[in-house]
Amino acid sequence: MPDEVLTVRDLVVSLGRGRARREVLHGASLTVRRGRIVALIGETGSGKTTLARTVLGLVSPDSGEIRVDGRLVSGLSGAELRTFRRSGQVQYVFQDPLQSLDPDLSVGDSIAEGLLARGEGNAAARTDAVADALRLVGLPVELASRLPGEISGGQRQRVTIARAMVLGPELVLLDEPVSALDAANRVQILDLLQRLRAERNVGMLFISHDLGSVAGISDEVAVLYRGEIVEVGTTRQVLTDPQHPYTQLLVGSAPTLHGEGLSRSERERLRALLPA
Ligand SMILES: Nc1ncnc2c1ncn2[C@@H]1O[C@H](COP(=O)(O)OP(=O)(O)OP(=O)(O)O)[C@@H](O)[C@H]1O
Repeated sequence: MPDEVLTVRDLVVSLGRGRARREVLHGASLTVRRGRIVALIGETGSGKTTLARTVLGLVSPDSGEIRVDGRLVSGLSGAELRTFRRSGQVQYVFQDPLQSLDPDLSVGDSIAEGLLARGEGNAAARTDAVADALRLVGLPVELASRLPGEISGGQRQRVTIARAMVLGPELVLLDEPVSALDAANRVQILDLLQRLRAERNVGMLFISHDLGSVAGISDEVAVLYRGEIVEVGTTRQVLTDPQHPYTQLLVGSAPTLHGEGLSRSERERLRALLPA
């Protein structure tokens, strides 16, 4: 088993049609190792979600390579792509659980959906797997019969994590998973993710705007700026000694991490170093 569960190399992706089509990722590269959490940070529109969607095979890259567990997946299409997606090797957790949970499907059925699609086990085995998944994320098994609208926002996010984990993924892509939660739930979900990666040896790509969450959970940080990864390092390195002017601006503007944050003149100096 390779140590690298996700390798993205020189990824170029364009979105839109006709004259509106434009390049969003200009050669992005990053690596997630087994059992490690890599935070992907960057301003709005920098291409974070596009990178995650391309890893899932929802978007075809113009060029570059994506490998999951050493296997080249960026060229897959048709039946091969469907088999890869159904395998559950890579899972996606959204910011808003209501986006990904069918409001008319019970929590238990939502969690079992992927198992059913994979043709796994009989009904009793799936019920057991659902109960295990609920326990894994710290929810009572009785919640299986409820609808998503009948549980709290924090519980719903746990359900989407249970739904991802039940398939035994090697890589989980988390797109702003705690941004919609209050502070107490945010801390609990971050703790849960930490525990899962340790217990299950899952690699995670944690997309976030919030440097507080990033500091609390990730081992490494990759900084995406206008479609390019401009800095990669351990979380400590990137947050305490950022090298790229954009990262310096981002970290310096977070007062909780750096006392009062950057002065206005320092911010202007860094902005002037960034490409127009
Ligand atoms: N279907 C599309 N067609 C054309 N352009 C698109 C499409 N989807 C996204 N884009 C553009 O691609 C760029 C990257 O978008 P993306 O959603 O990946 O950014 P992001 O870093 O995830 O942003 P946010 O933090 O706001 O979620 C943005 O400029 C966006 O407007």
